[in-house]
Amino acid sequence: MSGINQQGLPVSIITGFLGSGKTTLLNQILHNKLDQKVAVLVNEFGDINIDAQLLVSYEDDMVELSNGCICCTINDGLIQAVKRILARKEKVDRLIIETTGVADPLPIILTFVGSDFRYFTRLDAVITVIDAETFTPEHFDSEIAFKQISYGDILLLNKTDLANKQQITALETYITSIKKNPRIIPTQYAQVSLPLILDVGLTNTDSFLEPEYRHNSHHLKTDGFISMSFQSDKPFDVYKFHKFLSEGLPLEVFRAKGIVWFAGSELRHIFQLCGQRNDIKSEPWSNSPANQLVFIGRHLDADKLRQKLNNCLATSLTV
Ligand SMILES: Nc1nc2c(ncn2[C@@H]2O[C@H](COP(=O)(O)OP(=O)(O)OP(=O)(O)O)[C@@H](O)[C@H]2O)c(=O)[nH]1
Repeated sequence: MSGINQQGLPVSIITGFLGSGKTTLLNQILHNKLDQKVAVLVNEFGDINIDAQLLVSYEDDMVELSNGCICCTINDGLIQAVKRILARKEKVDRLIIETTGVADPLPIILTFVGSDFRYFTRLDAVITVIDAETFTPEHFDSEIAFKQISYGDILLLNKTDLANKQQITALETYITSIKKNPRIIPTQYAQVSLPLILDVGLTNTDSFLEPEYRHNSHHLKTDGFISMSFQSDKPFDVYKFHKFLSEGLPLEVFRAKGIVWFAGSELRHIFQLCGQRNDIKSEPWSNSPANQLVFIGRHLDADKLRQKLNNCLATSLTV
């Protein structure tokens, strides 16, 4: 267990609902991490790990977890991954975990404070990212979204560029009504000074040793959200794909993201959809071109969606 300081490896958990800006925050941290060796665990709800491919430093100092939710079905995967990090010969300065958007952070917190990991790690803070434009007191009718705020030591009120002043004030009032003395930081693109969120020692780990938390460690709900993934080694026809988007995706699609290959283009396209907003950015490929997309929502008709995407595939590589 070399490379672990006396107080244990600092661990930060980034949580927050689907599309709120967790990966954006992780990228901000990795960009500004100076000379630190940061181990990262990225967990995704869908079958394909898109987020890990969008991180600024997708290198060997990063461990990736995918497929399912670390707060439940693959918690064993989380334990094994943390053990691997602790056993590394080279120095690791900190561990950052990005949860899926539908993860209850409690079982992940308990993994660190309620097991032998507490002797080797130090849970520093749970950072909750909130989409200031779309979050309402109904919190998407999701108990998980509510819990993410309840357990957050720091609440990043993100996407303030898309929200007006009244929305932001109403959200702050709401958060204050459910949480005592919340530490709220308004952000755009999750830009925050790192000393405000790292090495802050904000998680009251002892409080999680109370018996009331013992029964919560196997969370299996995803509040009705399901995911559908689409992969193809054939490119899309750009016009067909744009038509597919402009005709409107079913309202059931809450979040979509992916790496998209268009026939005739030498660039990879990063597709992001949060609610009614979608965005496509292009950049060079770092691997062989292919389409990889994930759609997340409630009551998704996966077969219909897959059929529509198949219809977008190009019939010739140079269309
Ligand atoms: N306008 C605006 N867009 C933002 C901001 N922060 C993030 N985004 C965009 O929101 C989309 C989702 O951001 P992500 O960081 O992928 O969100 P996430 O929470 O990791 O998403 P999931 O992992 O799917 O839950 C991306 O297109 C981001 O570029 C912001 O402050 N303002």
